[in-house]
Amino acid sequence: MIDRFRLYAKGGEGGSGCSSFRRSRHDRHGRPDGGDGGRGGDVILECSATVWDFSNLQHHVNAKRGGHGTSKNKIGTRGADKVVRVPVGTVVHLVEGEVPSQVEHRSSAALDPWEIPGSLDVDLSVSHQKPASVNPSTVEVAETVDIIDGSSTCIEQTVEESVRKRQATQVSSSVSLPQSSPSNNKSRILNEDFLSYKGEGGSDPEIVETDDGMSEPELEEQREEKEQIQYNVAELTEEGQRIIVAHGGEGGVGNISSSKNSRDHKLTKLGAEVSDDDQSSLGIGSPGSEAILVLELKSIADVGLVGFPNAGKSTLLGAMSRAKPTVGHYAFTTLRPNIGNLKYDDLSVTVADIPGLIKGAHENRGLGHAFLRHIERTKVIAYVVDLAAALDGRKGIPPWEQLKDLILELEYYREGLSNRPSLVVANKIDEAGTEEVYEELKRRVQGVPIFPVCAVLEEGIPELKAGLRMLVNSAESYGLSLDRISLD
Ligand SMILES: Nc1nc2c(ncn2[C@@H]2O[C@H](COP(=O)(O)OP(=O)(O)OP(=O)(O)O)[C@@H](O)[C@H]2O)c(=O)[nH]1
Repeated sequence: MIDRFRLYAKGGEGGSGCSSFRRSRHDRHGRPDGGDGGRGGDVILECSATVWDFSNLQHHVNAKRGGHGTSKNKIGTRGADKVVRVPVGTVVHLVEGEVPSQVEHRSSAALDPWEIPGSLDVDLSVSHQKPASVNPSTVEVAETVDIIDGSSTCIEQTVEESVRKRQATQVSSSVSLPQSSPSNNKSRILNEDFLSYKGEGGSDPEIVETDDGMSEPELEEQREEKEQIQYNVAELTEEGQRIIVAHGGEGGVGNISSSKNSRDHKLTKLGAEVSDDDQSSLGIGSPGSEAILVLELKSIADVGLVGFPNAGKSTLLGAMSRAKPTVGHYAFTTLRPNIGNLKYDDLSVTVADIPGLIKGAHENRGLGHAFLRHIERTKVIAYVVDLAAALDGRKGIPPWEQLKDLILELEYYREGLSNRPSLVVANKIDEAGTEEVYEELKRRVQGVPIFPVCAVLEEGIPELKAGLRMLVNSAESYGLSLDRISLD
């Protein structure tokens, strides 16, 4: 599971404007008829419930450049947007570039063709309308789409026709399939020099193997410590939500538009050539914006089930909700968080069963940080302990020590992480000898409610659900702290 990802995004360059003259028998000098270049595509992040993590993303994403303007007043096509689908709960941190902006959702009926980027109004200072949503059923993990509100659009129309008729634009579809990135588990770093990558048409840059034995996530973290990152600039929490992370450049101005300027108009009317300088400044499309982002995935759940592997968290989630998580008698059966819904008469509470924590997780052991990040976004912590872990010569540790270690891991990772409403679930009460362990647990751990349950037989579940509801509603607040746990 990849839950942290570095993304380099580059908007498409604007197409060049055209310089051309239409001559006739009656007009030897000719009239300017070169169309404007099309606007470059945007790089868009789209929130999708069908995407689980960042493993299908490419590190470098380029939107397409706009088409060049041509003679007979034809405007260049708008560059295709690059839509990158990310999971629900993606948080965006900005390393370099502009803060992302929201894509406006508008129906095609409400869309005025005159507002289409790169169309007739060549006022470059005006910010153009953003495209609305694509039909999600037609796209995969990443795609290129020419979009105008749900359909793909290439606009190629003559200026004069448009002025006369003001009719709908000619639309043509082009949705291309995603390119999945190859997975590479080797220790490696991606070439940091984004500049050297510019203009290489979206192919991944040179991959440099490291010989210092560090894993890629470790290198990422080390690099991020040196950078000045703007944290949490955007959050994608709802299916279909879209943000633009890199904007396409504006198309260059063709000489039909530039001739509207009185100075140029006079010059062109007289048949004089526009100077080379003017031509280049008017004709060339502007480059798209660039951004370097760190995407981070955090679960969004009311309650997080926190416990060592095999404590019975997945079984418990299945007993409380309709979720069907994988259950196994070996550690790390759960490799990604399962989310379950607890239904009450007037309320619904989401519960995340988060991959098993082990000692040393704060140093990234086991599932380490991947696990700890998910905890950050839960309101309530339910510590799940195995009452039978140390019984009958088993190698586990007693539940009060499990609790101490769990709190320490959370606190080592981020101070204050365990400071939130909590309760303890004492699981496996059905096993012989656990009654005594439960009594001792109550004696040793103070200040939090403890619920004895048997997850496999679904015993004690209604009481636990009532307890969770109380905490989520903030009617009562209990917290588990080290000083309330008595150890030998
Ligand atoms: N006797 C008994 N066994 C249980 C109970 N709850 C779970 N188990 C067993 O404990 C083992 C681990 O259960 P899981 O639900 O996969 O544990 P987990 O905490 O989700 O484990 P990870 O996925 O590794 O984090 C399985 O063999 C379950 O059948 C219980 O109430 N009583």
